[in-house]
Amino acid sequence: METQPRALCSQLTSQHGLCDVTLTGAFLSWKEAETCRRRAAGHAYDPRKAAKLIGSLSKSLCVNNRRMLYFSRRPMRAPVRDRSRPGDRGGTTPAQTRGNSGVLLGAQLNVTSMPSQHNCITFSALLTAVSYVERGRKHRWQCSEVTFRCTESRLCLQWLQAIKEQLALLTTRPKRLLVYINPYGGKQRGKRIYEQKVAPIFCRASISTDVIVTERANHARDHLKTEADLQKYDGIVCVGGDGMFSEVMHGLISRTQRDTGADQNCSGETLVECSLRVGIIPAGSTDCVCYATVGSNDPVTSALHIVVGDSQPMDVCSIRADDTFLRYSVSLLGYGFYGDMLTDSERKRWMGPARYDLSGVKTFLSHRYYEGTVSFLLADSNVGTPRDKLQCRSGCNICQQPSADKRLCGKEDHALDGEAKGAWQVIRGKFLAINAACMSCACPRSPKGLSPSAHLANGTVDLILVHKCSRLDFFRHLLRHTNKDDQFDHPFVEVYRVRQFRFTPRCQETASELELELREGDGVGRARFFSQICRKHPACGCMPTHSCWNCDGEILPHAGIEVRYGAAHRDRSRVHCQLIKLFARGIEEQTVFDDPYTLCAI
Ligand SMILES: Nc1ncnc2c1ncn2[C@@H]1O[C@H](COP(=O)(O)OP(=O)(O)OP(=O)(O)O)[C@@H](O)[C@H]1O
Repeated sequence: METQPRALCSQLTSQHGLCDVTLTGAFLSWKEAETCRRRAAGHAYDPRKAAKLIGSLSKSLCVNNRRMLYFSRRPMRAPVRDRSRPGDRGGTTPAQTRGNSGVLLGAQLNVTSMPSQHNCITFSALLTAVSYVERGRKHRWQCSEVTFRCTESRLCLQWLQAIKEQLALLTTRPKRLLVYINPYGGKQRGKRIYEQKVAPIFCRASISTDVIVTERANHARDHLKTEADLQKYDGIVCVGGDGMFSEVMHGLISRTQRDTGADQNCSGETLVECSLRVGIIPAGSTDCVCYATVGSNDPVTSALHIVVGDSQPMDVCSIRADDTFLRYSVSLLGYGFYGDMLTDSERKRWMGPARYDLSGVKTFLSHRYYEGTVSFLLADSNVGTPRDKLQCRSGCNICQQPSADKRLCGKEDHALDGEAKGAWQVIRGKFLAINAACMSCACPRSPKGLSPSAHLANGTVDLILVHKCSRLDFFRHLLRHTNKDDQFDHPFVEVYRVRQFRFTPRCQETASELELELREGDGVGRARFFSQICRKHPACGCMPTHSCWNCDGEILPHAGIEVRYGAAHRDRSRVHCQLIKLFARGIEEQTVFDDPYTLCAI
């Protein structure tokens, strides 16, 4: 890392005494002043002096002093990477090697006063309150404050000015945000969460906001698509769950395409990357996108990731049916189990997040399976496999490969060639669930997610096929999402990392496909053909012929779909891998949190 020059360095008094305080970019570090430390160390290291001073009590004092020395020498906070700027992967400065440090949010001047003898007010001290970001446990961040006292007004103002100037230089930090709040998401606490936990942080960081509380479903999407003056903002924030994020994402992508003259409905169109980043303040029922990109569903943590200007690119896939554009997806596409569960849970929205438990049990007991054909195009081996132990973490090498776009372009050619040569793999069968995870889909209920090794931004999706099996086996599979066992390690589960896939439910297979199956097969094929006719007959009352798709928590009432990830557009130059960016940095490695000395600073 390029070492930044110190912007300001001086001695100030904190509640712990005199400190050497250094400002380097947006990084403030402070430690006990050298003179104080030497004095403390001198006492501790010279027992004879101590003995002289307190005579017969010297022995016990030495013990105490040694303890004092230990505390005074111990680094209170860690040398950690300053990652306040995306792309700058951090480093340490000598000033940070002992003492406290933190990425700044802002500073303000307070003046304390006390009445003099003549009953008039005199200034006793000038206080600079500095807000900074600290790491907490379990990927949480928190906002802390330290106050420095200074009786010299000139020095105090110098500090304030320097902090202001350094923060102004950070171009990646947002200054103006457009905020959408869904007051009905999750436990209907969106508005309160924003006002009590998020707005004060934005205020401390001098971020101005325009807030819109949505009045109906799709309000945010429509406003973004048509009315919002996006030039005014450095980012969009949505307060709500995955459904709310999906609304904002659709609005933003559609608007970006419209403004740049691209037609998202045309299958051969180049999609233009969105320039504005999106921040998610979790206030929904599952908050999977937030959890899988930040590592927690804590509103304060998300707000701080927005303030420090983090940036995490994300792939977006487009879903089409009969060559008509339907929706975008960034997290889960689930047919069968997850589709049925969502359909049922939507009828119980009044129950709040508990609806997922009830619908989950009901759907599990119904044990429905669906017949159809899945065809897919496998991804290159250099983007890993769904069974890798390596997980997508902050600064992930696979997502960051500089040639990713080129590789995807090349892959696209390959995909088209593959299509021409019939290199698609085809699996016909009866499925309890077909899940496509564009990211891990981790959430508090399933901390490792549907596909623990899925990547956020490498242009691929993990396709998980759960074939028909007994209820007990399916239960075992579901249970493994909540513990450390491998959920893919069952004979009835297949998993592939793919670039594109299609699903055709049995009832939509063309006459020629069914005929082919009849000709290929024997008695079994014949039986399937007749059972198909039987299922189409409404009076029969058998199991339904098709489910629907759960697309990022929204119902997609289509069964047969084609899903294209990243580079999968027909025009060979059209790659829309990493189409949107979030105010996030991916989940940070656990080691950062395990080290007690790196625990506190960002
Ligand atoms: N004012 C509103 N009134 C009714 N519905 C709204 C309003 N604003 C947004 N919505 C819709 O509410 C739906 C659900 O919202 P949201 O995703 O925030 O909560 P959730 O469904 O409880 O959480 P999750 O999606 O994480 O499970 C979204 O599809 C969104 O379109």
